Amino acid sequence: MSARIASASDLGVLATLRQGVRISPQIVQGIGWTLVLAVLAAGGRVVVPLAVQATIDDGILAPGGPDAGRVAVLAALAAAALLGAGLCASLVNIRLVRRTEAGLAALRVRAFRHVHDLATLTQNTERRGALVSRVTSDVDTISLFVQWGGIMLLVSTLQIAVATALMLTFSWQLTLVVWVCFVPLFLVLRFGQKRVNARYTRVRERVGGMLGAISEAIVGAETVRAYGVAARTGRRIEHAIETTRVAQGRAQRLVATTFSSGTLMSTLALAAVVVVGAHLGVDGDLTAGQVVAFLFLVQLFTGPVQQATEILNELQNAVAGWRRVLAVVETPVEVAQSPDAVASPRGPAHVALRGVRFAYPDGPEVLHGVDLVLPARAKVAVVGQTGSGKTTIAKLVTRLMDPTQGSVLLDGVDLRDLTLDSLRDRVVLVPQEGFLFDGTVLDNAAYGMRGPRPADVEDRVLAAFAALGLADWLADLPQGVHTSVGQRGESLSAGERQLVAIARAYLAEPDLLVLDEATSAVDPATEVRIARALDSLSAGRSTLTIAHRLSTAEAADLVVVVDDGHVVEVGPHARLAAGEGVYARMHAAWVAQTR
Ligand SMILES: Nc1ncnc2c1ncn2[C@@H]1O[C@H](COP(=O)(O)OP(=O)(O)OP(=O)(O)O)[C@@H](O)[C@H]1O
Repeated sequence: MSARIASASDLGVLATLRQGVRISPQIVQGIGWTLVLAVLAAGGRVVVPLAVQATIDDGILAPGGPDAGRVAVLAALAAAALLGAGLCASLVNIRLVRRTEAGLAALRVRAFRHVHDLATLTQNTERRGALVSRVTSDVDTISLFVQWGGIMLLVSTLQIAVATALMLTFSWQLTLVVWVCFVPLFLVLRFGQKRVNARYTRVRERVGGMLGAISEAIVGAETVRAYGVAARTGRRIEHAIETTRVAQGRAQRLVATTFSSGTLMSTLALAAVVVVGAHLGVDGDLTAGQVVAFLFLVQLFTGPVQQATEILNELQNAVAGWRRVLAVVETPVEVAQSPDAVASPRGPAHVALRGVRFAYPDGPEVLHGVDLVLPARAKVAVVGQTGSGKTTIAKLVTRLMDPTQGSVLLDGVDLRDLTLDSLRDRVVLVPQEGFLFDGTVLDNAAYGMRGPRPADVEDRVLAAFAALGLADWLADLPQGVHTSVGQRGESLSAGERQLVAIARAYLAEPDLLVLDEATSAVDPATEVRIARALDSLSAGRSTLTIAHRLSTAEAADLVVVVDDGHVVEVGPHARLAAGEGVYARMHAAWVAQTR
């Protein structure tokens, strides 16, 4: 049974950050020094108010008249401190960017690998484009926050702490005034978080949906054009783009409201400090220098508090993205290797299905207790009506998924007890449409070879085509084995793609071949080539073919008839065809149609 990829992990904000850092530890590597630099950056800035206070009280308003020398020294000191602070801030920035990029690159790789490890059925619970967005744009939101928001959060928090400490040394009353002015903002931030987060989660979902819709329309462009449904497809994409825009707008509006309340509170705090400060000054509690310095400190305090709302914006966006990436990484790998798995030794493959039942996720049972034996080196053809369960059997035999009940045995051992590597070495599935990657015929055929590419790869690929009786076809290609196949192999015809897929399977040297016979019609010459190549490919191996043509069943050693999730007949073609069962009827109908 497959797991569904959750839309997002349900961790809280802090737990998400913790989990994110656990998965990408590079982000916090060397954070100790970064923190020291951040402290220096924040510390350097607060030197200015102190210098201002000293300049006014001990320089300009010095008891013996203005002291120009002292003013100059203090100004130079402030300038040096500011320079140092700027330097430290940029070092913090560089370190964070470097670490973040390393951490997030590792996260992308990990998420991507995990997508590959997930069972096909699990992957299918999400549209391809949306899955891609989790490895690309969702990770980008994290990067934006950690690089910019991360530094701001570090420097700003320290700045707020240092500014508060210094304000306290000047006047606890004025400090209290400043904090009281900001209490409402803190409350807004505290309680607004959840709502902002919910809106950003929606944004990330919409972005995933939009990318899914766009990539589907691009991949299916030919079908769209062929059926003249460009307008309808266009409307669907416009709708996806529009809902993304609306979601973005809603999130931004909420953040903007919080943001403006920050500006309001800052102005309020400044005004209150002037009024109360003037009052305290008149009473002789504060010197003129202290009041002015205090105003500088208020600026140092309010700057980061205002920025905190922007940081919150980035943070929530990042957390929403992070949750979606984490949801992928945390989706359990269903077809996983058991810790006690053993390697399956090479040799003639003997397969048995014992009481196999299977239901697709959220669907009814489609195989109802299948018992079947595929003898070693036999050519077995599985036939049956469309939807009877043939492909499902093939997917279970290749362990693309596991039975809901019962077991599939290879040489007497349950597939779940075998190492995946040894299973993939021995069992190869040739799907109806072999996927070709953008590259040459050589690249695509060599894809079947396990392990690193050998030095004599070209000779081996050529030998494979020759053994399959395809040397003449290969020689006729414009650049032979170096001919480029184009994206998805679209520079080749469907039949030619099959030839390359057969060569790929040949080079994989499996003990058991599972062939999903192609249904698409090809020209007679290619058809003959494919049939010949398949014969050579299956020679000496156990072969399980999902036969869509009864001619394949005629040539098999054993025919398995599947009907509505049950194996109803098993035997050689001649015996079954001579009987009165399902196969005999199918065969008679086919003969009447084709001969
Ligand atoms: N990914 C899936 N999710 C849900 N149900 C599925 C899925 N794949 C197949 N099924 C259902 O399982 C049943 C068996 O399908 P299967 O593909 O094994 O049939 P088949 O005999 O190979 O058909 P065909 O000859 O058309 O390829 C069908 O009822 C089908 O609707």
